[in-house]
Amino acid sequence: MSPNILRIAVPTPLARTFDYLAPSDAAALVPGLRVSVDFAGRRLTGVIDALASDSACPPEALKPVLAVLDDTPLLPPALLELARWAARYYQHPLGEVYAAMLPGALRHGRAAQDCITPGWRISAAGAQALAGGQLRASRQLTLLQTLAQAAGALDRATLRALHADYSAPLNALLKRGWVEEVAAAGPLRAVQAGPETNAEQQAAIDAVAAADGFGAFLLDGVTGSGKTEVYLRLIEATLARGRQALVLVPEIGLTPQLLARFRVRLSGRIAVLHSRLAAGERADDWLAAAEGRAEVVIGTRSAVFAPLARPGLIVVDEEHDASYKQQEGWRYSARDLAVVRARLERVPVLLGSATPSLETLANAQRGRYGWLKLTRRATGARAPQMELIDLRRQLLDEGLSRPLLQRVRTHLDAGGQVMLFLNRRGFAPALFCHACGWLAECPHCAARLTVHQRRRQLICHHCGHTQRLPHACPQCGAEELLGLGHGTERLEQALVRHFPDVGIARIDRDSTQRKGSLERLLDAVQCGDKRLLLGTQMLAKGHHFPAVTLVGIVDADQGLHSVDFRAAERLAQLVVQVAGRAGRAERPGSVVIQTHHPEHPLFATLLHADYARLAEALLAERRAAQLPPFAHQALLRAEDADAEAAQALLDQAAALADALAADGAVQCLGPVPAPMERRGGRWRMQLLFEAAQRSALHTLLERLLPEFTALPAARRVRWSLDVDPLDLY
Ligand SMILES: Nc1ncnc2c1ncn2[C@@H]1O[C@H](COP(=O)(O)OP(=O)(O)OP(=O)(O)O)[C@@H](O)[C@H]1O
Ligand SMILES: [Zn+2]
Repeated sequence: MSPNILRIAVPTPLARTFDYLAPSDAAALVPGLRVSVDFAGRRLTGVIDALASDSACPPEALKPVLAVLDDTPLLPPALLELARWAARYYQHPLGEVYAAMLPGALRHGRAAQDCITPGWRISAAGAQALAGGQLRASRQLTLLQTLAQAAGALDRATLRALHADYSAPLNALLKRGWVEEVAAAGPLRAVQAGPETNAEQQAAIDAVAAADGFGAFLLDGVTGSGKTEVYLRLIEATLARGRQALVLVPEIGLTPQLLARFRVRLSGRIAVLHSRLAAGERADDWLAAAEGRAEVVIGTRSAVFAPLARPGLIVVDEEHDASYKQQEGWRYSARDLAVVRARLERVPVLLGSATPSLETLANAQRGRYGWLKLTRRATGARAPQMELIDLRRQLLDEGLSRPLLQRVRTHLDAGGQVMLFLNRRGFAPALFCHACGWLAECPHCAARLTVHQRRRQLICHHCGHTQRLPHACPQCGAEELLGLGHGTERLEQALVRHFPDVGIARIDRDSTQRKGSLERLLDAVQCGDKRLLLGTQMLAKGHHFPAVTLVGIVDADQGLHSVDFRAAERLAQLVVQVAGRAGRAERPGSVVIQTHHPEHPLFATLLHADYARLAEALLAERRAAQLPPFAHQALLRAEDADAEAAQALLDQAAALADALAADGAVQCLGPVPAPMERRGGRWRMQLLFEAAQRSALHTLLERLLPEFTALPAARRVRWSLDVDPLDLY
């Protein structure tokens, strides 16, 4: 009998596929095709997971699929396999995994062809106009010149990377008939050669190039050691073999600077996948990758699912970055899935960082990953000098000590640029009353509200609650409200007072919300208009500011005394990454760290040795405490407006787990209130599973989840499972 039953993965919370009848007129049906189905009265887009000739349902109960949406599968076999692997590993419904892999437009059933957008090239009339000097210096002129230099037509993503504001001038040029639209886009013609590689770089390149099929490598290279150059060489070699390369970068690492660097070096079409792109644009680049029209795919977290017609190499830059972990819905790690995918696709994967995660270091130490080291800065610049400033008994101005201000002055006077770094936005400033001690707290969360001077508002960064900044204390009426701690805005005001004639660029989530604002700020820094930079995590990595000679970490203490066992690792990564921004060119750099705890061993190691030594010490601590990467965790969270309901659900989960894992191979800790106990009006509880052996943990989860999901309470209370949680919040 021919297989006329389709097992369809539908995006629902139910962790199983559903059987439908194949349409009689359908041509070749294969797994990976999208179909439209009627699911409990709703029209949903699902993916064919398998074909079968029998079903547990009686034939008359089966519904036919409403439509088959693709001629060829959007997801190639390797990605289907990855999806099935991931659904098991993360215990997440396969239908939702498939849905997460597809870009928005395709997830909702749009026809693939509708998403292909054309390219643009200069017309004969345009070439004449250019030669005849008919255009004065303008954005139209520069755009036309770019198109004149291109080998073929350029697509939207390329235009965007070269000219942030391309769309108005492009429309004007189209109207004048100087530019024409064509079906397919081609690559840039002018490709620059890179610097000659040094011995360490070459050794790393050779090692990866020698991988026959799958191979995982850690590129452990100090900041400025030329890791990007290694990626570029390996990508060039991949393209030369007619293969495609996939490059993952952190959320904030996908800068115009980075794209421009790739575009001038690589001759292929570069597809850019980023969650901030419009759905249509994203689908276009996604399809270009799937059909092999794009040779290189660069993207953030979800780009790990970009289909590749001819995969050849996967690169994960800044592999330690927290943004690779999806923090809601399906909580996957793109870094970990990149390695799994590379194995399925039989291609090498390269994880690069100056501050590798302890997980990856442990894999390198165990010999699972090849360990490639770049120990020197490629430009020959010296490693920066580090210095601690003891904040105890210091007079502070918005958190700035006098010694730090003096050093800022010295470096500015010497013509350098200075970068000041705040550990975390939202940490401060809180508002409190000097008279009675009242503290502004969120009415919905166990969290302090944050003062936003410019908007004159108090904001909760956990639930988004917003209220006007009060003039007087609501408790005692005194008008002595003070900011506690320091946010980037307060710091900026203090800096304006101290350095009135120096241009200041504040880079944080607020100042870069509008499209193009980050680019403008970075430009102003690059060209020297702004010489004092002030920012949060956004400044910490990826950027290359040659003129920065001093980096100050204003408040390092937050990482020292946290309940989170990863806080020390994060602080160390931050300090090293931030320090890596200093003195990248001819001038030597200095780093000063302000702290109330200069005696803390973490600083001693950082100051006198390096990240490698510190990571070694941290790994030893983790081993002694039996914490990841020497143990494996999964966190079951529940939240509800009714605290009892959340607790009761997790109590039931704990009872089930105890019955299933009676051999003690998995520890079940809790339920306990989450560190942030209340958020958005809901009480949050959590249950932690911990095991020395990953297999024991996964065996338990595989048995537990079906039973847990079937609990009536699990339908009423909001819950989620986080396998390999990054933070226990
Ligand atoms: N072999 C080389 N010879 C000379 N200069 C080089 C070489 N390799 C890289 N560079 C230059 O060194 C600088 C730093 O290189 P790159 O940005 O690749 O380092 P990185 O390790 O990726 O840095 P980070 O991790 O700090 O962002 C760049 O200006 C790059 O052009
Ligand atoms: Zn809140």
